Amino acid sequence: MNYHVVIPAAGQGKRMNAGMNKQFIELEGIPVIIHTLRVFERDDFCQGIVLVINDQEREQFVHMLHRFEIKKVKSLVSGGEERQQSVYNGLKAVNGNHIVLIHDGARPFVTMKKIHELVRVTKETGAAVLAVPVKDTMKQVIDGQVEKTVDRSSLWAVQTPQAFSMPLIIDAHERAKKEQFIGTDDASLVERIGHRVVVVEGEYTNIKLTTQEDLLFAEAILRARGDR
Ligand SMILES: Nc1ccn([C@@H]2O[C@H](COP(=O)(O)OP(=O)(O)OP(=O)(O)O)[C@@H](O)[C@H]2O)c(=O)n1
Ligand SMILES: C[C@](O)(CO)[C@H](O)COP(=O)(O)O
Repeated sequence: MNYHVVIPAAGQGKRMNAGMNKQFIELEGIPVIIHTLRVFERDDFCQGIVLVINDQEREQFVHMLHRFEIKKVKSLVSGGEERQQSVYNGLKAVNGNHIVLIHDGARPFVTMKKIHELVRVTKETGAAVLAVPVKDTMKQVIDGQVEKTVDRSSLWAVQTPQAFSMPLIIDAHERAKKEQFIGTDDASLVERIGHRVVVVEGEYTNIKLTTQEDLLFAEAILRARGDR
């Protein structure tokens, strides 16, 4: 059940429009990224964390890791223009051939229970993601008009962590890079080279903090949990 985790936290948070990296926004006095890191810091199966950051924020991250006693971060790696590049930079810094998880720094509410479920499945299958069934009706919209209503019975909203065998995800990233393919998640790189990706049902509370409204949901989730 041992694994390593790569946490991309080098984005600009444009949609959050907070005037700073959204990883530093405080929820109940604790920065978003620390909420995220603490889950893995507390998991005995986590053998090490690779954190991918903006170079100009290195000092802030070093200070924060020290202040909140996050000891499992083995390397602070520079991010790239795209999330995919940031993840690849992080993967290259992972030591060991365990299973590797890739988890957005902007998703602070993942639970250890779901992480362990994901790792167990990935040990058997080589690739797995957390996802939840969509709840709204989905329509394809072009130029502001409905093109078609999509059958939602097979639609899932995919989250992170996404988990892979190390050789598989390295191969998938290297082939995507060579073929100049950019996906919005890492599983799409594995799918495109013909490997099955298994879905593990996740939790609706495992939200990605993307826009201001998500901060309202985040405060409510923390209040409901009362234990963070
Ligand atoms: N070049 C990038 C882009 C994103 N990320 C990280 O990938 C995760 C998911 O990306 P997203 O939520 O889109 O973050 P941002 O790219 O910062 O958001 P935006 O698109 O609004 O700028 C975040 O933890 C973000 O920090 C990254 O490490 N490197
Ligand atoms: C990886 C991801 O979180 C899965 O839902 C999502 O694709 C990231 O998208 P973003 O635009 O980089 O936040």
